[in-house]
This record gives sequence, C-alpha cells and structure tokens, in this order.
Amino acid sequence: MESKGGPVDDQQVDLGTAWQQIVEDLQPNQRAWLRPSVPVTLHENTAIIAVPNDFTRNQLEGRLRNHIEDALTEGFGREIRMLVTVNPALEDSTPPQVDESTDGSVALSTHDHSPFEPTPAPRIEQQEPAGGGERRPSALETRLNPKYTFETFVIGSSNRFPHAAAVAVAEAPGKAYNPLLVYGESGLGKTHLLHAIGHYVRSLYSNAKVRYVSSEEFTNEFINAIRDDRQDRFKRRYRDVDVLLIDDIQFLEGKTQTQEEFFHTFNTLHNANKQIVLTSDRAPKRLEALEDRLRNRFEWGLITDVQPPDLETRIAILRKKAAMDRLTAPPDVLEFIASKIQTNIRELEGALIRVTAFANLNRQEVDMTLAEIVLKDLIPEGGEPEITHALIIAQTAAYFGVSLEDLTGPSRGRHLVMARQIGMYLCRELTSMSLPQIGREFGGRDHTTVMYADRKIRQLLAERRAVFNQVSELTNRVKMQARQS
Ligand SMILES: Nc1ncnc2c1ncn2[C@@H]1O[C@H](COP(=O)(O)OP(=O)(O)OP(=O)(O)O)[C@@H](O)[C@H]1O
Repeated sequence: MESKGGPVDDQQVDLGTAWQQIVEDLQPNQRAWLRPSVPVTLHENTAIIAVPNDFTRNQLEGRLRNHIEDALTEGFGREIRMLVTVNPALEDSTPPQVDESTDGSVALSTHDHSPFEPTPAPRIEQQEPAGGGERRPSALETRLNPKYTFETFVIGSSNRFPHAAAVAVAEAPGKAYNPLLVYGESGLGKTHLLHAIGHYVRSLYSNAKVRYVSSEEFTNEFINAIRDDRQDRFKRRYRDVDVLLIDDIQFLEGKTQTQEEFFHTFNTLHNANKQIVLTSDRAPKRLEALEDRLRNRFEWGLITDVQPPDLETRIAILRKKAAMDRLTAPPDVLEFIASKIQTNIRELEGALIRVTAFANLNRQEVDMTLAEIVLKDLIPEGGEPEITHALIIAQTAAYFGVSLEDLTGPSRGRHLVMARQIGMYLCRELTSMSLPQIGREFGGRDHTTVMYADRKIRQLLAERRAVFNQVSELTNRVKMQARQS
C-alpha cells in the first residue's frame, strides 16, 4: 500500500503492510473507522499515522495505542512508538483497500506457475530489500520469528531425525512427507523447527504462500469468523496456502466444531498436494480428545519426536546462543549451566541470560562462582515443584502490591505494566504454557503482547538492577510457595 504524497521508500512499504495487518486484526467496528487512516512514514522509531479527524486520533491514542505499538514493535523487531497526525483531507478520500493477500500469509502469487518453482537465486533474492523489484513479505506478514531458522538450530542425536524431516519437507513441500508431525515436550524446539521450515520454503520458492498459526489462534479465528459471519474469508485464509504450519495441535482437543473445520482444511490442502506441518506435545495416539478421523489423517505422513538434548547438544546450543546474543561466558560456565538444566531448552537459554545479566549488573566477569550463585537460586534442591500461572499471577500481584484485577486488567499505568510484563515473563519461564494461553490468563491479551513482554524483561534483566532483583526475588517466592503447597 502506498502512502499519500511523496515517494515510497522501503520502510514505508513495510509500514504500510504492517498497518494493513494491524487494521485487519482489529474488531470489525474498530476496523471500520480506522479504514481512512494512512501510515505516513516510519521515522527512526516513530511510526507516523495520519487520520481524518480528532475522534479517530483520540481512539488511536487512547485505548488502541498500546495494542498498536506492541504490534508494530513486534513486527519491526524494535520498539516503535506511534505518532498520530490529523489530515482532514482524508475525510473524503477513498478508504485504502486491504488486500486479502496481506492478511498474514506470504502472498506473492501473482504468477500463474506453480508456487514451488524454485526461486532462481534464492539467497540473493532473500537479501533484496522489500520494495525493490518483486516485494518480499515482511516478517509481520508471515508471522515467522526471524531467529528461528535452520541456521540457528543446533542438531544433535535428540533432534536429528525431526530436523532432517523438516528440511526435506521445506525442500519439497507436499512431496516428501505430508503431513509432517513433530511432537515432544515443552521447550525442545518444535516451534523453532516449524518457523525454520517457513523461512526455508520462502527462500527457495518465493511464490509460495506460507502460513504459521498456533492451533489456539486457529480456534479463536474460527470462532470470530462464525461470530462475524466471515467463514468464507476464514476458509480462504487457511485453504489458499501452499504450506500450512500449525503449532500445538493438542489445543484442538475437545473442540468439536474447530476439529471439524480443521478436518476440511486438512483435506482440501492435502488433496491439492499442499504441505501441512503440525506440532503437538504428545504423540497423536495420546491425543485422546481428538476425533479418530483427524488422528487417522495425522498418521498418513511422518510422525517424529524431539527428545531432550544430551549434554553435548546442550553445550552447543548455549555456545550458539551466547555467540548470537553476544553474551560472554567461558566454556566451563556454559558446561556448568548445561549440566544443571537438562530437560528444557527454553530454561537452558533463560539460565544463560540470568547468569550473564547478573554479571553485567555487578560489573563482574562471568565465572564459575557467579554462575553457581545464580543457578542455586534458579534450581532448588530436590527438583522442580509444579508451578501454575495462578500461583505466578497471585505472587506477582502481592509482590507489587496490586490487585489481581489490576494485574490482568486493561490499565496501562507504568507500575502495573512492569508488574504485568514480569508476570508474563515468569509464566513463560516457569510453566510450559503457550504464548496465547498466557495472554488469555492476563486478561485476554494477544500472544504478541506476551512475546514482547518476555523479550523486554529479558533485556531489562541485563540493564536494570532493580528489575533483576525483582525478578529473582519473585522467582524465589513463587518456587517457595509451590514447594509448600
Ligand atoms: N536445537 C536447537 N537449537 C537451538 N535452539 C533451540 C533448539 N531447540 C530449541 N531451541 C530454542 O529453545 C527455545 C524453545 O524452543 P521452542 O519454542 O521451539 O520449543 P517448543 O518445543 O515449541 O516448546 P512449546 O511446546 O513450549 O511451545 C527457543 O528459543 C528455541 O530457539
């Protein structure tokens, strides 16, 4: 979408796309009055949006600001603020049309030929800026996390097979194994593999439409589509893709109507030789509240599991993570962390971040003494107690002296926002809940808000001693309570 007046640069094209997506994701009534708004430009970290009147500006700057800024921040991978200007000329301009193709999928299918014709020079094309020649979709459109690629995925005996299957599927979508189903416990890299398939398909076949979605989002969108009487659009959204990546299908359990819809989506895609990749926390035969016919479909292709990584792989993952995030930690410390945290890679990464953050705040080198202190707090004697989101929310509210309603409510006071973000971060760290699940427990927030909170607190841990202390103290309280109950 072009902004009105002035040449369009790369950033404007991206802001336009991001804006379309944000508008499209709003409630229908909000969407209606935001239609005439125009994304003007992205200047450094400020997105300037023009609207036709003060009413729209008040709406944007009021109740929608946080949601929109979170979505922009997520889309651009850096903190973006919104500045709203009023341009009365927009009052009678034709509302910008939202192109169905930008509703979340990679939509470059302006060509007639098969989407799986390889891109002539994939690597080079991938690096071309958006807006130069054929437009490449932004990460916001594809909803793929740029960090989750095959390049950043460490291969070991625990994940060699699912990794190889994932690569094979990305190289020959719809041909190698269909569907591919990867299952395994929380934090072992299933989502990472799913996103990596999406990135790799995009780099190989620039015309392919790829859609990533968690089964919770699929369910929510389905419910909304029924509510808004937009089932046709929903069907197109999921049936008009070349590669469908569905995360955490265990959430479909017990949801009969959504399963029915998914069954038809599955059949349509499979009949058309479109690739389907699924992840689950259990083997399909253990998804007891799933209809037999759906379970049966899952068994048509390849089912493979990810196991907890062995020590060597855990060390290799920590090395890669340290190099990527420029965290300095000597080999003995990495080995120490890897030896202590054995079953969840998210926790493994979390421990490395805590150790390096602690050193940074104390202006100390990362060494064994320091690592032992930090990990002692993190890993209690006698194993991990069961920690629930309810416990985290209750302890977080008590710690920050706020009510449960406020913590999970809409208020955006500074103190509350920080408490809420720390609560979300702890749910991510200490439970195996998915992002949408956490969002729901914190007052029905979007999963991108949780992702942003998690990222922000990780960053603040290294920058602000107060935050580090609060998070450490609160973690201890939560674990202590969990052990007592
Ligand atoms: N083999 C690996 N190499 C590098 N990083 C990994 C690997 N496996 C997992 N990770 C990292 O561990 C973290 C957790 O992985 P991911 O979110 O993919 O797990 P998951 O199995 O989908 O968990 P959940 O079921 O809780 O969603 C991510 O930051 C991911 O990048």
